[in-house]
Amino acid sequence: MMRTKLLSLVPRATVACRHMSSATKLTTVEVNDKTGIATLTMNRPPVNGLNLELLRDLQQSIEEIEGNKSCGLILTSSNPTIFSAGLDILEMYKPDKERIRAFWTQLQDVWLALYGSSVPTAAAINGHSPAGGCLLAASCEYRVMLPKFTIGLNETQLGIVAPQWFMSTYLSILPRREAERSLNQGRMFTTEEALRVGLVDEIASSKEEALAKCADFIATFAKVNPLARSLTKQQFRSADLQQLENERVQDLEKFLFFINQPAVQKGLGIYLESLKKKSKN
Ligand SMILES: CCCC/C=C\CC(=O)SCCNC(=O)CCNC(=O)[C@H](O)C(C)(C)COP(=O)(O)OP(=O)(O)OC[C@H]1O[C@@H](n2cnc3c(N)ncnc32)[C@H](O)[C@@H]1OP(=O)(O)O
Repeated sequence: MMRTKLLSLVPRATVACRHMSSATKLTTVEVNDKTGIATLTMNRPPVNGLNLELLRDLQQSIEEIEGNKSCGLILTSSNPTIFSAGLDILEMYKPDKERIRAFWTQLQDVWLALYGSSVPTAAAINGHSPAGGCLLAASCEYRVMLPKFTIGLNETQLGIVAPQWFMSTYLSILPRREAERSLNQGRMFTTEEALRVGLVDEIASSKEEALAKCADFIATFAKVNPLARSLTKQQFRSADLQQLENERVQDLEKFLFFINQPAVQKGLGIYLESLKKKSKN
């Protein structure tokens, strides 16, 4: 069942900034008490590859933000050139049987928490954002991206297929024709192209500017009744969320069947090798 999350109108404290979560995690949450906005930063070197642990920390941080009366969430990265390289391919290549189940289930949980978040969400995309990285950004309500980076759901380029909920997320932003074509092509958009098609909302020239633009977006809700806003967002997103909630087990089994196909494993191995070769040059 979809959860109805109530927002509180409790006034903010006066401290400028509070670190809400520990630096030993792969994410940090920093709440600006002046604005009430929480910045959730991914910090898993070298490329913010989404492995089981980063996904767990993301989920915990989103829950923390939901629970601490923040009035918005900005997702960003501590890496100056990479927002997130998407799913950690090492989780899917020659996978451990138990771990890969936990990994995919955790990815589902993160998406349900972020796409379904009751607070306004924005992504300050301060670096490349392929595949799973694009999914995270696209799950937010607003995106601001820095120039000279790329973003997109490139799964077909790796010989893998984005599940239905990745597609629904794309469709919540892009016109159907654009979503279908770019998913089929596995297209990576430059920042400027992403702005043109509407995959991102604004371009900023620095991370600070991107964060400020995200905060401005969240501030547009300052005078909107929080419960009405949150329930409206939920209604917009409920069909997509409900579909995954209803089909989680089948979605997991489908993923496991697909990822364990010898041809898919071979393709992932070749792709990993090409990434490693590239990083050595
Ligand atoms: C049915 C399944 C559905 C699955 C749905 C979603 C799928 C995904 O999300 S799959 C992941 C797709 N991601 C990509 O295709 C991105 C691949 N990476 C890159 O394009 C570049 O690394 C990137 C542009 C992000 C950054 O470039 P650089 O700054 O030049 O870094 P390097 O390329 O040198 O990489 C450093 C280091 O990281 C390793 N790496 C990069 N990406 C990944 C990844 N996604 N998973 C695991 N490892 C990754 C890369 O191999 C290098 O490793 P070393 O050689 O050991 O240093």
